[in-house]
Amino acid sequence: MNILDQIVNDKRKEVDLRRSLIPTSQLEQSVLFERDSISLTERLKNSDSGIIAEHKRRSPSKSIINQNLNVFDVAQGYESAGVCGMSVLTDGKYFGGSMDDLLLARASCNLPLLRKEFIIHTYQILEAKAYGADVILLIASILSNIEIKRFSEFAKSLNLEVLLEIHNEEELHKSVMPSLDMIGVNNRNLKTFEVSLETSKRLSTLIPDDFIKISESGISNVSSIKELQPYGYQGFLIGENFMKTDNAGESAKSFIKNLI
Ligand SMILES: O=C(O)c1ccccc1NCC(=O)[C@H](O)[C@H](O)COP(=O)(O)O
Repeated sequence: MNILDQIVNDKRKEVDLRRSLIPTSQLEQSVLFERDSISLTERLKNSDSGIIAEHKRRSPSKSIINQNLNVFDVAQGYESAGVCGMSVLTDGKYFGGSMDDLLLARASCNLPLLRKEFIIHTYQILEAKAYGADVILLIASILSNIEIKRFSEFAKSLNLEVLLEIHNEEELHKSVMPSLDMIGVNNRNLKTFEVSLETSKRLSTLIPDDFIKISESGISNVSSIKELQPYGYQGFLIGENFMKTDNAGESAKSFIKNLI
């Protein structure tokens, strides 16, 4: 069993447990359920940098990245750095994240927030809305075409934007549909952890122009972004490169200064 299969197996158990503890009616009563979403696609269209900065404590590929930063400061730092949006990993077992991280990020900034999660059930989309997210991630490799359609349409009905993540042509072809807003190419093979920007370059021409293109993972310098921009990428998801420093916000700020 590869790591992705393991994560999804655990996620199914976790979601069953969460559903048995907190009913959907309770999620729908959250004050955040009524707030207007902030559009990440609009911010990306109007940005010179396109940076989406991630809060990431640890990961299966790198183990511990940084356990010392607090999400409140990181979100404020990213906002004053001028990023377009923030990605918050909410998985606990493999990434050390939580729904509280999302809530704290929401309380501390006005950035569009992406709930970075392995979504396998509509319940997690309701949670995303109730805890202040603006965008959800759907990972094509763990979902069927029917699930992608159902989940993305459900997210749109809650005014959430949808980022679909792909790794290859097959995943792209099974997933393209009007209920998506952004298509992200993950440069990290989630089964082997190999990282290559060539994945973004190779898939760029196959992604229809109706979607904002985002390149995800393994971006650690400005020259990588300069290399990817001519391929039509308007968004760049960066985690470890900022989070491995003592001050993720300052690190994002100097990165963006060098980029624009
Ligand atoms: O990062 C991992 O090791 C990982 C392993 C298995 C599934 C997902 C994983 N990462 C999620 C992400 O997509 C990244 O956190 C995100 O793109 C940022 O990547 P990076 O800039 O390389 O930290």
